[in-house]
Amino acid sequence: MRSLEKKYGSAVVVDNIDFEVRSGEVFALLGPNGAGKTTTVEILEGVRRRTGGDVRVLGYDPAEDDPSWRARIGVVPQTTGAYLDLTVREVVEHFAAFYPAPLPPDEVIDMVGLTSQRRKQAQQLSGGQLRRLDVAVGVVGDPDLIFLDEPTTGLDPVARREAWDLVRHFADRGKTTVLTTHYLDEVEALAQRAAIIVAGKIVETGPISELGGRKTDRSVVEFVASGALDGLPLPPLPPGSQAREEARRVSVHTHRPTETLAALLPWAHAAGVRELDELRIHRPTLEEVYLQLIKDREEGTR
Ligand SMILES: Nc1ncnc2c1ncn2[C@@H]1O[C@H](COP(=O)(O)OP(=O)(O)OP(=O)(O)O)[C@@H](O)[C@H]1O
Repeated sequence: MRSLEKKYGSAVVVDNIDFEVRSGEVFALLGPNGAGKTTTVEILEGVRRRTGGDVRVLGYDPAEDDPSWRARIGVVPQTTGAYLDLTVREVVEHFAAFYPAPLPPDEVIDMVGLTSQRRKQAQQLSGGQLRRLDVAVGVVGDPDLIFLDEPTTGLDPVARREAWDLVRHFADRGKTTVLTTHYLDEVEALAQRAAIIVAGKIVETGPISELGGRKTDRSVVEFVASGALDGLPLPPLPPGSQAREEARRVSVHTHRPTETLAALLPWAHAAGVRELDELRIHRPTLEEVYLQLIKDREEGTR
């Protein structure tokens, strides 16, 4: 998409967005509530009309709503549930019938873990089971491109992992996934790249491992200087490292965590200490960089 814009009246909710999703990748869309993620995704799905910019999805303009194009995309929206009096199997069969080459409904029901509920009416399912049914409906057409809008909200931890396996299953088959979620562990586990949207604007796009400067950020090597190490001056550390000590807890901020350890271990051994107490090597998590990016944005520093 190039310069994508969506206005409601005079309110600009998607403001000049550019990004590209590559074929075969899991691409995550992140951002606070009301940032414009669902609006963006619904424009890509052909559900909403843009007010500006240019978009191509699988080579088509979604605003043209070509039926053969529509058969190649699958959608799991944030809320569904228009089919509560049908059974699980009926719902999946019903949606399968819309597609030229659907997956076998029983296979899809099995994939989402609803086999033992397949004769139950949708209204008798738990919230998490209904969410699985939403996923079944989204994938039954065997789409090339799947949009998942918060697919694991309300799922228990086991069901979340199963949903992740399902996303991986589709990725392994060469399909492309656009995933909107508030769970950063989910992004880290599934996605290769992400865009972060705040107040309708892109704050950052890139590989998950590089967002917010994660690639170049310093790691922290931490341990407790106990026993013979208490009060012992630290050995020479790699250039650029900075060590701090507070109540015997030593933290070394460094770009070279492995070399730092290589310096610390013989130093500890020479003092007769074989194990560093509470040793931890910490790299900034996606959650930490995300929270920092949002905070910087709110403070206007980025
Ligand atoms: N039909 C509409 N008319 C007017 N404003 C709307 C309409 N739909 C959405 N908005 C506004 O557009 C903005 C973006 O909404 P959107 O649903 O895209 O956010 P989101 O990033 O998906 O949020 P969430 O994480 O809460 O799902 C919000 O401020 C919302 O109030």
